[in-house]
Amino acid sequence: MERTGRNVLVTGGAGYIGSHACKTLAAAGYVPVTFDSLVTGWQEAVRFGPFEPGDLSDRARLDEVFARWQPVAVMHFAALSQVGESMSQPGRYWRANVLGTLNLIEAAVAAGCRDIVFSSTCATYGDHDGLLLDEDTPQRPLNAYGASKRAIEDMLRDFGASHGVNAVIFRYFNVAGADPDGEIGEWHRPETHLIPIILEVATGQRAALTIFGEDYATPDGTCIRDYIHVSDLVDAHVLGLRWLEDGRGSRVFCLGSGHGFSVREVVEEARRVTGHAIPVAAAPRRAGDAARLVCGSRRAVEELGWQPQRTDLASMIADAWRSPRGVEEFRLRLPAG
Ligand SMILES: NC(=O)c1ccc[n+]([C@@H]2O[C@H](COP(=O)([O-])OP(=O)(O)OC[C@H]3O[C@@H](n4cnc5c(N)ncnc54)[C@H](O)[C@@H]3O)[C@@H](O)[C@H]2O)c1
Ligand SMILES: O=c1ccn([C@@H]2O[C@H](COP(=O)(O)OP(=O)(O)O[C@H]3O[C@H](CO)[C@H](O)[C@H](O)[C@H]3O)[C@@H](O)[C@H]2O)c(=O)[nH]1
Repeated sequence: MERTGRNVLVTGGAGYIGSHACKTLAAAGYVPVTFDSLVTGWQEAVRFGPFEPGDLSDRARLDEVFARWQPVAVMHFAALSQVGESMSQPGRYWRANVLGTLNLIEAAVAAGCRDIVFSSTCATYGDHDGLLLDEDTPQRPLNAYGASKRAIEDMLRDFGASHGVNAVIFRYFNVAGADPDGEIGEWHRPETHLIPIILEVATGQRAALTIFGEDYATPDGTCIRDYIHVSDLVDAHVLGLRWLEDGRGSRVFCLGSGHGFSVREVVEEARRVTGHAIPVAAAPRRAGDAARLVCGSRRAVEELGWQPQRTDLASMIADAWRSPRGVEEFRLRLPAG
């Protein structure tokens, strides 16, 4: 058993949000133990605590890691999370996300670890005719990714009733930006997320941003999303962890800024922040996209005491612009040795 007491098992700690969470957890006095298969993450991003390579499909490996670190809680970020891909490969999403999480929950319960903070998503909602979304909005996902996350929420509730699992379920809106210190950032290969792609266009790595659909029922015809800074998001996770440590039980919280921006508005803001032209090209809708996803909840502010600091889109884009925007750049910025 190693460094017990405040160990937190962070699945997906080598990914974009998970690596930011590890940095914040370490600063808050926890030992973040990353469990990650590196399917979309990067070992270089595991800098704030130990790394345990492994896949959620491997129950024996999970048991080993729980026995070794005896975590007080799990922060569960590991998942496949691309909306478009989930429509063409639904089996991968159900297997990796739902079966993987079932293994994780059963391993946690067997090890006596019952507190779980879970990354859910506003992609569980689907379209609601422009209404703001909150924790009570019916979940009618339009894509296999959102459906897999909704199923996991149900699974957590069932294990709550049967085995005393306590879950703080965070439904994130669109996570953006990067560590304001510039230590870590967001990079995927291939990249599919809007803001990193726009920044690749700004630096000339891509010729143009392809806009997926300009015929939605929104003011400029492009999809509207609510962007939340990754640093604010991970701050809420530490509050969620403390909520569980205080024995306050299972609860769902939406995490968003309450402001919606269309794809075209994000491009405009990125032009201002970067000073680059950012050409765009029109393309048909991407399967599985909702027209508008905007948060209307203040529950995290009122109940967790969450105080988001970096709520304007410009600072999210600026932080992403300053951060290492690829693993090669990140490697160059690592301290020697
Ligand atoms: N980025 C967003 O805007 C957003 C919005 C809502 C919810 N989320 C959720 O937040 C979480 C983190 O997202 P992200 O953007 O950091 O993604 P990411 O792809 O950067 O990180 C996911 C990490 O999980 C690991 N992983 C995936 N499947 C695994 C498995 N079976 N076993 C072990 N490790 C595995 C990957 O290697 C990667 O390091 C996901 O659960 C995602 O669904 C993200
Ligand atoms: O090249 C691109 C990429 C994206 N978009 C559009 O930009 C918007 C945002 O797309 P992202 O792929 O950046 O984000 P998603 O909204 O599809 O999904 C993200 O946020 C969700 C919550 O809304 C999820 O949970 C998911 O994990 C996370 O990737 C969408 O309308 C999308 O169609 C484009 O027009 N062109």
